Amino acid sequence: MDQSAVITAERLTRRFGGRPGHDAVRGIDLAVRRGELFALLGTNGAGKTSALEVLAGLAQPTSGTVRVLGQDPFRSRRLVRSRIGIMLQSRGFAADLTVAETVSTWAGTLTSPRPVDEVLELVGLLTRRNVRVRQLSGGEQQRLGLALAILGKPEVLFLDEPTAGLDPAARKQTWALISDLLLSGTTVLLTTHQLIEASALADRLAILRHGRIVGLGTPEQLAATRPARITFHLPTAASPPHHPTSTPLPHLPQVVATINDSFVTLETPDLQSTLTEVLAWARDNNLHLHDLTARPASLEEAFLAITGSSEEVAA
Ligand SMILES: Nc1ncnc2c1ncn2[C@@H]1O[C@H](COP(=O)(O)OP(=O)(O)OP(=O)(O)O)[C@@H](O)[C@H]1O
Repeated sequence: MDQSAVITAERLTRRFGGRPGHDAVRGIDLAVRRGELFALLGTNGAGKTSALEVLAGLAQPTSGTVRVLGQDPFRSRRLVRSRIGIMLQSRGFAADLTVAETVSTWAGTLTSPRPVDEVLELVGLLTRRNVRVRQLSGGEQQRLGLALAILGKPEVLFLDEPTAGLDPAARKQTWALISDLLLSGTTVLLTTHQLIEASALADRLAILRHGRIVGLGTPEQLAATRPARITFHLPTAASPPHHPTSTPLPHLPQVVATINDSFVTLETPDLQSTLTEVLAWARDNNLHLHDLTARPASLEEAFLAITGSSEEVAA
């Protein structure tokens, strides 16, 4: 087990009871380092929430080991509770309390909470402090859940879909708050099915599919598992290889070339060297390549290829 990691899981499984039963988490290994944001990314039903609940110590694993800050977060909950914050999708607030009452009630259970109005300001709910919880919108309840999670200034924060249901401005505000918490040294494990969120926030991420990790790395490392792409319009003086007339495309090893009318797409594992070859070919043949583009693969392309699925993906 990685001793420097703040959250670790080894061969973690979670099986829901009943017959025939369901294996929601099927043997996860991961190690989240201090101060990083680690995202569990996956489509609906991939096992993200089931895994997060076990990692945060809210549920017991069926088998395998979890450690948070060196402790078993389920059996030794007392030892880690004051050092972690948890935001779940299902909230269960008392509907008749106001926003401020909800926060101060929760603050009463913590050793050194932030001041109520400070935390409400951080999540953008200060102007709603005297509104009853039942009158809050879904997005506002979501932000109240985040307020409670960060109230005790936790070292480790577990966030289950923290921006689900938020409008774009509230989502940006939440991202900025999470980035500030990271800067102050907080370790964050969050679940998301939004690729844009994973790209924007995650230092590293695990792609989950059917309860297993099928991809692990930085967003850039995962994107780099797919070929980069160069596109351009073939100049009239140029032609596909073996064409009897004019200037053939250069021979490019490991490159998959597709030509549609005059539009060329080159898929390459090495963007820089292929682009260098293409530009040298154009220069040597005095060709002007129209609409030339060159870009690495995106996280979305990698995600779709790795999971083999386009269902429920928000780009
Ligand atoms: N209490 C439960 N009893 C039985 N099966 C469950 C239970 N909770 C979750 N599951 C099943 O476990 C699988 C994983 O669910 P989970 O909620 O962890 O997925 P998720 O990746 O978080 O999905 P979403 O993005 O929709 O929240 C699903 O097939 C789900 O139906």
